[in-house]
Amino acid sequence: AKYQIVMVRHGESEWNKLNKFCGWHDAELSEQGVKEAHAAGKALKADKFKFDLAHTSVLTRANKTLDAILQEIGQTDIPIKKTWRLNERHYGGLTGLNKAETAVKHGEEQVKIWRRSFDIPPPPMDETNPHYKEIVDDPRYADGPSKEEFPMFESLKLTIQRTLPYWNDVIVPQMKEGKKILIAAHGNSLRGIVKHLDSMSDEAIMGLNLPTGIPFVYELDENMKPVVSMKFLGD
Ligand SMILES: CC(=O)Oc1ccccc1S(=O)(=O)Nc1cc2c(c(O)c1O)C(=O)c1ccccc1C2=O
Repeated sequence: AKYQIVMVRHGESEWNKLNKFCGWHDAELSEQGVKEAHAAGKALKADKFKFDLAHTSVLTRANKTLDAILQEIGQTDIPIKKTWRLNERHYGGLTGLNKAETAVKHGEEQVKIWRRSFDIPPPPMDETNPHYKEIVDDPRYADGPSKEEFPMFESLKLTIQRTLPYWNDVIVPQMKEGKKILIAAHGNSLRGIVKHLDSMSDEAIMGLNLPTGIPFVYELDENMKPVVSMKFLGD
C-alpha cells in the first residue's frame, strides 16, 4: 500500500500491575513491561522494520517503551517527537485508585456506568488527590496544554478529540512526505487513531483493549484508508 505506519501500546506499567488508574500519573514500566518493550523491538528487527522518526507521549512508560524498541532495531538516532496529545486518558479523581477503592468510593453501579460510556467523564481531579500537584505543576507540560485547556478529567470522547488533531495535522502530513513512522503511546490515545482509521463506532472502540507491548501495522491507501488494519506482529 502507499503508506505504512507502526503503533505500539507501552509495556505493562507498575500501576497496571496494581490495577490502579494511572492516566497522567507518570508510572514506571514494570520489569515485565521492560521485557515486553525489548521483545517488541526484537520482533520489529526480525521483520526488518526501519523508521525515519517516532512519536510518543510525554509519559515515561511510553518513552521507555520507544527507547527499548529503538535500541533493539539499532535506530536510537532517529528524531523523537513527544506530545501531550498522545498521553493516556486523564482519569481525573480516580487517578491512583485501584479496583476495590473505586468500588468503595463510587459504588459498583457508577463503575458500571463509567465502564460502558463513551462520553461520561470520571470526577475531576482536585487538590485532595495525592497526584494533583505532581501532574499540574509538571514542567513537561510547558509546551502544552495551556493552563486553560489543562484537563482535570477526560471521557474517552474527550481523549480522542485531543489526540486526533495531532494525527491529522502532524503525523499524516509526515506520512505524505514519505516518512516511515513509529508511534509508541497508550491504550486510549491509540484507540482514538484506530477508531478514526477504521471508522469504528463508539461501542466498538470501547470493546477494543490493545495488548501491551505488541506492535501493530496499518497499511493505508493514497486516501489514508486502511488496506491492512491492525496487523499485530507475530500474527
Ligand atoms: C480489570 C480491572 O481490575 O479494572 C479495574 C481497575 C481499576 C478500577 C476498576 C476496575 S474494574 O474491574 O471495575 N474494570 C474497569 C473499570 C473502569 C473502566 C474499565 O475499562 C474497566 O475495565 C473504565 O474504562 C473507566 C473509565 C472511566 C471511569 C471509570 C472506569 C472504570 O471504573
